[in-house]
Amino acid sequence: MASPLTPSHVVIAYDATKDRGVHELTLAVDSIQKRGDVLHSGDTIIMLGVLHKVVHPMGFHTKPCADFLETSIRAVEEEVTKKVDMYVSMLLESARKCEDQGVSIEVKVTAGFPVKQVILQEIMACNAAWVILDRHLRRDMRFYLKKIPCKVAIIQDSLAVDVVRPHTTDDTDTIEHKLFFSLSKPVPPSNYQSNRNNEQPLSDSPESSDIQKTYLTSPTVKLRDYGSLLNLGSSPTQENSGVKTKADDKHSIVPQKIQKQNNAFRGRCSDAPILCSICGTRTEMYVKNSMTFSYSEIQLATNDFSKENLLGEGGYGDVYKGEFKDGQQIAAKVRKEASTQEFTEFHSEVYVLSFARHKNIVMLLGYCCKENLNILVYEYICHKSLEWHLFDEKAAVLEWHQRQEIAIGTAKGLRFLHEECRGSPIIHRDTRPSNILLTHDYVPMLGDFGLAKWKTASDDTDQTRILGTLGYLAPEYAENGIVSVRTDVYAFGMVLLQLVTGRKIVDSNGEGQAQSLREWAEPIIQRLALHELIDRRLGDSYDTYEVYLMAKAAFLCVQRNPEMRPSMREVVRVLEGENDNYHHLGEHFAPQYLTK
Ligand SMILES: Nc1ncnc2c1ncn2[C@@H]1O[C@H](COP(=O)(O)OP(=O)(O)OP(=O)(O)O)[C@@H](O)[C@H]1O
Repeated sequence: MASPLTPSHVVIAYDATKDRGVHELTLAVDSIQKRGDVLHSGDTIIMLGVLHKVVHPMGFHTKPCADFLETSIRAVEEEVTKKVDMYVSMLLESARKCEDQGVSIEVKVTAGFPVKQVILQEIMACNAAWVILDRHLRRDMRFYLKKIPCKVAIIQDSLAVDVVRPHTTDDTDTIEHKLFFSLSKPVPPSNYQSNRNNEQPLSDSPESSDIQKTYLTSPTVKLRDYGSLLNLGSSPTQENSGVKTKADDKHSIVPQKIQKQNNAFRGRCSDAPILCSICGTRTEMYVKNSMTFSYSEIQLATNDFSKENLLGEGGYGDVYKGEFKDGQQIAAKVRKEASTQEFTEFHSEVYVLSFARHKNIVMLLGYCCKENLNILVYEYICHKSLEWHLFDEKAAVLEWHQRQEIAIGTAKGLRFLHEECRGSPIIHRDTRPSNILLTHDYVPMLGDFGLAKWKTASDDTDQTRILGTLGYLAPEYAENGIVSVRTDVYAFGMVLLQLVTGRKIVDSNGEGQAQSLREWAEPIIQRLALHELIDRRLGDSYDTYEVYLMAKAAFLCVQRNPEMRPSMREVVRVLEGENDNYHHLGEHFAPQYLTK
């Protein structure tokens, strides 16, 4: 391990999947500089971003380790490059300040999973003297302290840097190396001024072409240690010498990996996006010419609608699990006794919905109409509904980061329906936990959108169902039947409240009386008493700032006046902590407003 007085590497490790603001990165560097005990002249800060999810060109999240060699190498490269450039531009000011201290900054983004393994490998690879872990990484602190030999510090929620272990240790385990993809780029300290003075974008300045050249000609793009992955017996020490150019790597490694992967992922063509990395299922990529399925096809897939295949009965009708001959797993929703007029409406509705393809939307694969039957065929989502995960006795407690990802993913699904989809706005009309299905990667998928009106009235007869449904209805909808995208926003706010609190929409208040979640939660949020709000089952395992953001988003969404509710685009930004441009929302959240 390098002595503190010889030039060394100080790694600042981030989860690059989460978006960061400039101030967050620069304040972290400032805090480290101000401490005085971490950085010395000659040191290099490596701003390490770990990308554990990438967005496939089709819009689905994939884990880079599981498939990047086969299907989405371009997606990984693009996203890594984008992140590197983004971090570089965010750190220009910091690099200038650090230059005065003789410290340089390099940005490195590595795509891989699990995050802790990537960080560990990167630290070992550069023989770091320090690792400064971002606050979002603290849940694995025990792992880092056990495995990392260098000094360890953590960035607190306040963005101050606290030292956790001020000394190095030899008492660490050996690690098994994995294959990751990474790209690094130095942050030019002097570019900033000239660029600023010229008021030109970085890419137009002469200095930027140097940076580009460095990136292209130096061995910064690495596919590392692939021997261990492909069982070729390479040792971890080969990592630095095994550097390859981008082009070499693509050509030499991809074919071998493809062979491996094809066995693992069934059913769909090999470049279809992955739906669940644990089940190994893929999703459909294209809207087919024909969306109709024959009755016999569905009959065969569902084992003649057998009891064993029955997933449940919903408002629309019975739902059966099935599998087509090509391996595509489906959920077939069967509606009996539809009228002719309903058939016509049904066709036009299904046509619109068939264009709604997004990673957080359950895909409608097609339909079948036979005599008095309407059957909708959806892709099968493998890991039950959010309702089950929050409230079923057999379900393990959803961790906070899972809840956060579910909230953000669902918000993005709704944003897509409202604003981005062909035929939009599509109003979901029935957003609630039972209509949010999960994969084993905890990717949320909204189902049943636009179809609420197809549900029969008869299923609203039992008490819990009425309460359950009413609990998500915006006042203007329940009272005057006015439906808009803002009624979806209200319902989503209720889902957020449930994610934070783990409570049912109507619960007993302890004195045997029913109490609505909204009535219970609102005054607590007004007092910002987050510890009272949070699901007790989580113990201390949550990020206070993220809970605050989710509570804030929920509070804004469930405003009685629809015009006071944010759009789903704004909700996503609030949840992701990027609401700086939405001061009007921040103002709404001020306690004095809330007590009106
Ligand atoms: N695409 C799907 N993949 C896997 N399971 C599904 C899918 N769609 C529905 N299910 C399951 O089938 C059952 C019935 O679903 P359905 O959506 O019809 O009813 P619900 O959500 O319980 O009520 P409602 O129809 O009123 O929303 C539920 O257990 C649901 O989780």
